Amino acid sequence: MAKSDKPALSSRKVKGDKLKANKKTTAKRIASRAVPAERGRDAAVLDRLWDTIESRRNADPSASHSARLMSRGTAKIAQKFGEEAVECLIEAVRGESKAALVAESADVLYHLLVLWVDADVRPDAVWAELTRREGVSGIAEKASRLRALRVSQDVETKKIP
Ligand SMILES: N=c1c2ncn([C@@H]3O[C@H](COP(=O)(O)OP(=O)(O)OP(=O)(O)O)[C@@H](O)[C@H]3O)c2ncn1[C@@H]1O[C@H](COP(=O)(O)O)[C@@H](O)[C@H]1O
Repeated sequence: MAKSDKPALSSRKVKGDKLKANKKTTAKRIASRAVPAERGRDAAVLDRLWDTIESRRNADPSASHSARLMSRGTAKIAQKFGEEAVECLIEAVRGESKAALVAESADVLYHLLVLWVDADVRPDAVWAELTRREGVSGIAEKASRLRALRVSQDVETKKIP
């Protein structure tokens, strides 16, 4: 850079200060988005539970409930998940006991994880999908799907002779 092209010292200092300020703001933004330690621990329970269930794939069905479920096949696993989901929704509609709803919710999650292990779905894939959806309103997402459907139907209509 020719001497004359160099920004004046004061201008470079301002730019440097701005950069520092931006870095600070970015760091603050990232820190504010970071998962609090408490929440991180709770979410990690699901990762650990998936690993445990996965480790039971070929275990003795008389010693492991997960092994027993998986030995009975995908249809049975799906059926158990459905039953637990219904029990959970019954507790929610009844609305009498938060503790009962919490217990039923844990049953649903356990059975959902058995279903994932059986289907070779890793929790990371689901977490990534949830992360991808973060900040996208369900209303806006549905509206964009409907718009896309209408466009594709128009295209098909034009193709009809
Ligand atoms: N979170 C759970 C969990 N939640 C529910 N359950 C079991 O799920 C079963 C549901 O009972 P049901 O009578 O509805 O089902 P069922 O016995 O299959 O009855 P049928 O429909 O076959 O007649 C109970 O036996 C519960 O104990 C669980 N079993 C295991 N886990 C976790 O999985 C880990 C591994 O468990 P094992 O695979 O048993 O070693 C454990 O350390 C836990 O962390």
